[in-house]
Amino acid sequence: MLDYKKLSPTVLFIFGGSGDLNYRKLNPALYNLFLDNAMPDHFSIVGIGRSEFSDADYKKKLKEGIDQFSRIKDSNGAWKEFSKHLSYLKMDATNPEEYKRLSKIAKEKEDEAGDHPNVIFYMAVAPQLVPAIVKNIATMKECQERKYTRIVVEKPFGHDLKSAKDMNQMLLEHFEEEQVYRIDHYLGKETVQNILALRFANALFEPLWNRHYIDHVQITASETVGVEGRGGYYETSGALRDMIQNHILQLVCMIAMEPPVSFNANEIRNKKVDVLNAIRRIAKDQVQEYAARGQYGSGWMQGEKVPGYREEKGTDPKSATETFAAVKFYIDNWRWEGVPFYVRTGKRLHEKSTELTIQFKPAPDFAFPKEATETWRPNRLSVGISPEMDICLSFQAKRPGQAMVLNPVNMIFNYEDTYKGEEPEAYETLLYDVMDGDPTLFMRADQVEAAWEVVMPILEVWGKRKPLNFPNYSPDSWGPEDAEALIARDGHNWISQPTKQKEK
Ligand SMILES: NC(=O)C1=CN([C@@H]2O[C@H](COP(=O)(O)OP(=O)(O)OC[C@H]3O[C@@H](n4cnc5c(N)ncnc54)[C@H](OP(=O)(O)O)[C@@H]3O)[C@@H](O)[C@H]2O)C=CC1
Ligand SMILES: O=C1O[C@H](COP(=O)(O)O)[C@@H](O)[C@H](O)[C@H]1O
Repeated sequence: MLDYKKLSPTVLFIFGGSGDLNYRKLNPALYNLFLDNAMPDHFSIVGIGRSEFSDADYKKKLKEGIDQFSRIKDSNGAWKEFSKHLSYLKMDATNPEEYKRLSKIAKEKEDEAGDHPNVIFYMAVAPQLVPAIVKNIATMKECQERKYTRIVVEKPFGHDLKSAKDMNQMLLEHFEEEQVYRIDHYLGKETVQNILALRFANALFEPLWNRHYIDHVQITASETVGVEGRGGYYETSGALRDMIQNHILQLVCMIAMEPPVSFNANEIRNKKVDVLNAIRRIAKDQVQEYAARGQYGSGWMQGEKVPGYREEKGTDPKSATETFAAVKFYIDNWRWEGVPFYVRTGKRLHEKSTELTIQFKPAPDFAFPKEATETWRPNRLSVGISPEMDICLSFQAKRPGQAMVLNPVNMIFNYEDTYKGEEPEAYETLLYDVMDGDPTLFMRADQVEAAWEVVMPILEVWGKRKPLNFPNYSPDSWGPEDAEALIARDGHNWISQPTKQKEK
């Protein structure tokens, strides 16, 4: 059982209650919180959508989602208890008239929940609907009078810097920044939060955590899946917007930020914004050198024939959308000057793995005979974010025997062995934090905008210069040649799980 404190009564409205995100992630997360005794004593969850559902049918549908996607399956009839708190409201969220009804329901639910319940509106809908919903919610009397109202906004948070600014302005016209929770689900992952503990709860790493000892940093977020029926969304996005602008830049912040003076939400977010502001803006004529893009063609994925991106449902047969992106970033501050951060992400790659690696500078050779050091020299710290959840320190050791022969070995901390698989899913952590009113793991307006500023030059150049060589990588590969060239030019290569295994 995880150690949660008791929360205040809560009424949660999920716009998009009939959608995929609620089915696969939100409802299972809330259910798991319930099983872990972390939900408030009094709570109501109202799913909203245009589809027709009776409450009973809605619960039946969500139960199927639990059976498929929940971390913990139904135990001792807990679903029956949990589902007493669920209901469904059919409404067109773009129609202002409907909000009178919503307001009435909100009032009833609040009265049922008791004194000062938190009232949370979760936007699990397409981003174009968010402004209309937020404006309408803001007209509801309950929201105007109460400081306990919170708005949760899903990604994508804007399409570019301008639209993100517009979205922030719109939200902040109606609500205070403290009431807005912008989700980046990577920040809810245990392994991501643990980067702060690794760096700042141990004195061991800090003296080495800088340009004097670190050669470079790598982040890989590779996926084996294609766009999985999300072609319509993905055509407006691409790998840079979908993964690098948000999740991967947040990982860069976690690795690169200065020690916070406290774990206050704004202090941590300030330190992260400092990193984003210090990332060197890539000049437009250098984009070719600093960034590589790719798109998967058709081919074979672990023995199965798979379509190319341009043949996926909802995509353009001549699409220029990248399904792979790699970028080299520099952070121009005292700690990181001259240390490249290589990041890459893509779909239909050889392996599902999100991992980051701190590659330390090599030790001088002179202490050992030449033949002893001719093996691969790891000298690195890797953090497995998912699905491998581990921290691995790879270093040289002496192979037993008469001769001084060195070989690489690993020291591994593995979550499964240590915590026996108890870790909450990212959405459990994030939903709990929204109910608790803790914004630490959420994106502040300026964070989102600073991250857009970092990627804008690449987006602008890629938007103008259409790639002539797409599709340019096969399924089950590690992406396009250009990505290999990007890192090889600096004398390095990408570190991936298979490379690690070979090196063992
Ligand atoms: N699915 C996922 O894994 C992830 C999704 N997201 C984000 O979450 C959001 C939702 O995604 P997802 O659940 O996949 O999308 P879906 O298309 O599955 O769901 C959209 C939801 O919006 C509702 N909706 C649409 N128009 C209206 C309207 N006018 N009034 C009321 N409800 C409406 C739909 O209801 P109905 O069909 O009943 O009309 C449905 O419940 C998106 O922003 C997406 O980018 C983010 C990360 C992961
Ligand atoms: O936000 C997104 O993330 C997923 C990958 O998340 P992970 O937790 O499985 O690493 C990605 O598939 C999706 O395209 C993107 O929108």
